[in-house]
Amino acid sequence: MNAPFHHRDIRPALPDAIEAEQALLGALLVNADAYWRVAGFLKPQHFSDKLHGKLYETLGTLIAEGRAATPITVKPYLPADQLVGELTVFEYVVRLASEAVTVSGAYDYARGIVEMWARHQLMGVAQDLDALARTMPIDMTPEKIIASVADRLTQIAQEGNERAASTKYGVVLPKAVDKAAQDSGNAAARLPWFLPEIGEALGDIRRGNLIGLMSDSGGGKTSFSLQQCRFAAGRGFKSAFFSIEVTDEEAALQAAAQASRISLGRIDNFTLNTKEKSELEAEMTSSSDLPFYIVGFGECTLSDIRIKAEAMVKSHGLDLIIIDHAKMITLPNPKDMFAERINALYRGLKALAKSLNVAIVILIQRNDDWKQRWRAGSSLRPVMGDAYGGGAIKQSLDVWFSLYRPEPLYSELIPTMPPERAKEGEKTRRDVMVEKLAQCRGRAWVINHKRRRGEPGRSPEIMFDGEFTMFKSAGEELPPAFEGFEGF
Ligand SMILES: Nc1ncnc2c1ncn2[C@@H]1O[C@H](COP(=O)(O)OP(=O)(O)OP(=O)(O)O)[C@@H](O)[C@H]1O
Repeated sequence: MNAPFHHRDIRPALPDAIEAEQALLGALLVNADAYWRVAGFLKPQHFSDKLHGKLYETLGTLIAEGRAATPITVKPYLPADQLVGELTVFEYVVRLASEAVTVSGAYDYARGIVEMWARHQLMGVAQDLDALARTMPIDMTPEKIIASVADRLTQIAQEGNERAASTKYGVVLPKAVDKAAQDSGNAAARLPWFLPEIGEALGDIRRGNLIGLMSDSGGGKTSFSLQQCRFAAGRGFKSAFFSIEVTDEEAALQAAAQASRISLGRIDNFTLNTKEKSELEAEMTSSSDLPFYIVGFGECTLSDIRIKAEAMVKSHGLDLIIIDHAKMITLPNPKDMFAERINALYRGLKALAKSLNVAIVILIQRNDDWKQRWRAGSSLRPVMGDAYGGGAIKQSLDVWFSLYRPEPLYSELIPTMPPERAKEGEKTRRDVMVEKLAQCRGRAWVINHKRRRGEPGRSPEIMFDGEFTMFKSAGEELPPAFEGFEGF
């Protein structure tokens, strides 16, 4: 006689991608660059093993901060009392690193992990669908079940899909329209620039964006940034100026000079008349509750910046951070080539802006290559290759513009020009330069190198007032001999 039939769960064990997870983590521990191949689509929740997901998240944070990601650096963040088989978690991580076979397979391992995650999700949907179809609740209809399952299937298909173009247009469009409508009605979604000309050329400042602002040394980056922070804070946006170059007190005095239109030189020497003193006092009163923070750093790393920014976001929230300036940040990964270290810095800043949902403006010093170009007959105008770190930084920047003030450049060049005898009826090169210097006094241009949305190439003119070290809209104060931007 046959044995009585027992109802048993005869389903095979679920497939998993544990080996791919181990191999990927090993690859990241050996070569941090592998992270950037996968970070765009692989998320910690895709790992079937929770510990693996946590390890991936921790390694990702270290790498995004430009720190080394090795078993030693990751150890302080591992659970000390957990075991994996007979190994401590630390011993397990050491083994993952030592058994890493190849780093070139990181992308394929990551795709395998996401695929396995998607299969598990599909099984979950299938079970739910089966249950719903069998015992359909009274408020459900088959159409409603189909619609809800279709939504979940679309989500699974989109998750982990790194190519935006493969999201179905018809699916993404309603969401995009909704979001745009919400954002347009929500004044808090975007931050304005302090001058309308800048907004027209660059668009508003968006959270999660990394914006590069380049100028020559002394070109006005610090002045511009303080004005922007003070302006945004005045409209309720929480703004922070991370100053690595000037002290917090110097920055505060400069911002006060701009806001109350008092000569910065007179504030510095404290030779203020009664009216100026009372204006300064008024600024002290009106600024006491402004959400404008000045953070003075000594030499610092990307990691210092991340820690400070995260703490500020947690304690009172932040909308805008301006960092003065890129060259002052110690580059990550000392063993790598300069170009890679620069890339790691800008990528880390971009990751920080995105993860904190804060707009970050990084100030970038322009190198002196323009001098050679000028000797060869070119204009003094900045180009992307003049950036500290070169034009390749463009990849990590959402918006990139230069503040171009030719005045100090002409002032620097004129005394270096060799004497020349003018031909009959012609001006010497020096005479031409002196004329141009006179014409560009107090003038500045915002040169748009990159704008993710919109046309690059617009270069509105603004003014720089050296007395208060502040920028303002170009009004009627143009000199009569104005010849247009191309002349400079
Ligand atoms: N305390 C000050 N007193 C007088 N003028 C100042 C003061 N600080 C800055 N300036 C002037 O304002 C102009 C713009 O300086 P700012 O510091 O904003 O430029 P920057 O681009 O940040 O320069 P750097 O890259 O060297 O820091 C310069 O001509 C500078 O000489």
